[in-house]
Amino acid sequence: MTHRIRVRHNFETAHRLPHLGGKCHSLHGHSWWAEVVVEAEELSADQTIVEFGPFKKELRAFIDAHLDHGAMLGADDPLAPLLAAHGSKVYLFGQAPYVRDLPHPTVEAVAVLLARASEAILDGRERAAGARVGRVRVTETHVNAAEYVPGDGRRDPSLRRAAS
Ligand SMILES: Nc1nc2c(c(=O)[nH]1)N=C([C@H](O)[C@H](O)COP(=O)(O)OP(=O)(O)OP(=O)(O)O)CN2
Repeated sequence: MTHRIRVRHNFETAHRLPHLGGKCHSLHGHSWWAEVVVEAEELSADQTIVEFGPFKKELRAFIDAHLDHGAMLGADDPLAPLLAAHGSKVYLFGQAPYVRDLPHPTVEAVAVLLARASEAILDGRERAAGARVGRVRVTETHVNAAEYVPGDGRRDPSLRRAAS
């Protein structure tokens, strides 16, 4: 049997995808939604997978600190230093800790980012044995979304506690 909990958060963030061409080349914003599912085969002694409050607080803190009202760009994007020099928050895909291997801020890559950040948050909390991120869904528009189901690579120690 598998138990699951689900938490959501939203963020207002720009991105652009010059490598795809077309209109995604232009810097544009979305009202993103992230939904993180945490699952475990057995509940902990307090009958939870992980307590909602502290888990959500840390997830929201990560999203608000790094993504909300900022821009997600590729590390080689010439707009990145310009925006940063003018006080914009910039999260660099291809460079920031959870996304060094993901050079472009597609909705799929954002789902991986939030799965890895959630996994690190989970690692630092009281939780049921074997509790893990089961799925992350990221919505960038009413009609575009990506889902990521982490595989065995999720426990890569180099990705742990990179949130702070
Ligand atoms: N697989 C992916 N494809 C695209 C992504 C992505 O992240 N992953 N991103 C984009 C653009 O960022 C764009 O914001 C969305 O493009 P698109 O759906 O083509 O544009 P609209 O939202 O305007 O589409 P509607 O016609 O209004 O549905 C492109 N592709």
